Amino acid sequence: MAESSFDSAAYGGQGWSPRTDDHAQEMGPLWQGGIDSEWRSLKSVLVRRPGPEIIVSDHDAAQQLAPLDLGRAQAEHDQMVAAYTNAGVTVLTVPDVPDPAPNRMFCADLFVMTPQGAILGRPASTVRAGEEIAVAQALAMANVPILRTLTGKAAFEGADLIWLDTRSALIGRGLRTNQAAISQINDLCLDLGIEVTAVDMPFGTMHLMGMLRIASRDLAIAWPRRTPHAAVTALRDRGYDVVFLPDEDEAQANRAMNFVTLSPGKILMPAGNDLISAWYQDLGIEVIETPTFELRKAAGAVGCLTGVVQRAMG
Ligand SMILES: NC(=O)NCCC[C@H](N)C(=O)O
Repeated sequence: MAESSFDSAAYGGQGWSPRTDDHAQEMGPLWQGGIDSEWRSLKSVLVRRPGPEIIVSDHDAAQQLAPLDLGRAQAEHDQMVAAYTNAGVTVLTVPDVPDPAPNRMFCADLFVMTPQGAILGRPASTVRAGEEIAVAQALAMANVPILRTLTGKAAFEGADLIWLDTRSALIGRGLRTNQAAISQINDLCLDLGIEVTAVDMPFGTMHLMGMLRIASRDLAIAWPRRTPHAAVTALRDRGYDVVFLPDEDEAQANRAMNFVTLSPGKILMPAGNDLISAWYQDLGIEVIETPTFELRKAAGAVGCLTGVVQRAMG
């Protein structure tokens, strides 16, 4: 007679070992990645070095502000990556694809992290459609869970979501992120116990990242008259000091706000913003600068080029 399998572990016998940890507890032991702030110590980022795809026949149609020089753009990107490495940050790379789109180096737009995994972007323009696929591959290769990919006509770019504290985030509704995406992200965040406040952004702006950055637990940098009122209120309610840029011309020209916070009160920012760099330092912020003079012709700088994958969590 065949031996009974009834008491074997495979069929729930005594040797069966049930999985009892929840997904949040498995972040670290099993899965990697996660953020719950914009300012805690940066551990890993995702980038993509620009390649020949940035050289296009019609720069405006490719959502660039001016034609780029490939060698200079690559050299600047290499310097940014070196700055992260020098700061002890692990740098992950988006894999090659057969026919790359011109803006794929702007990794911040292609996903956003939650404490328990990524929300994949669904870029709003045809020019960037599908860039998120190689990012999904990179995240999977790095053992980062993808909690949500967006469906239907949802449009979402990661630079429109900003963490306020461990349980709440702001999301900007505008050109790049629509209500369908906000509803889907909100459903996920309800499950995660995260409150999402949606704020409307002015016509003619790109991302929430472009008007609001967070440098430490209690310091936010905002663009005068461009930052949604509800965003400033939400920050102040949580104890942030919200300070407004002293010089919009310099910030506009050299993307002074397009920084990434490396650790509380320490940022990596685009070079060439002497006035605002000094102002940041007067605010007690430690500043590391990296050149993005060529890269900014593609309408982005350090913050846009950097997909934040992991920070220390609160
Ligand atoms: N987060 C950002 O500000 N990203 C910059 C993206 C620039 C790119 N040329 C675009 O239009 O999507």
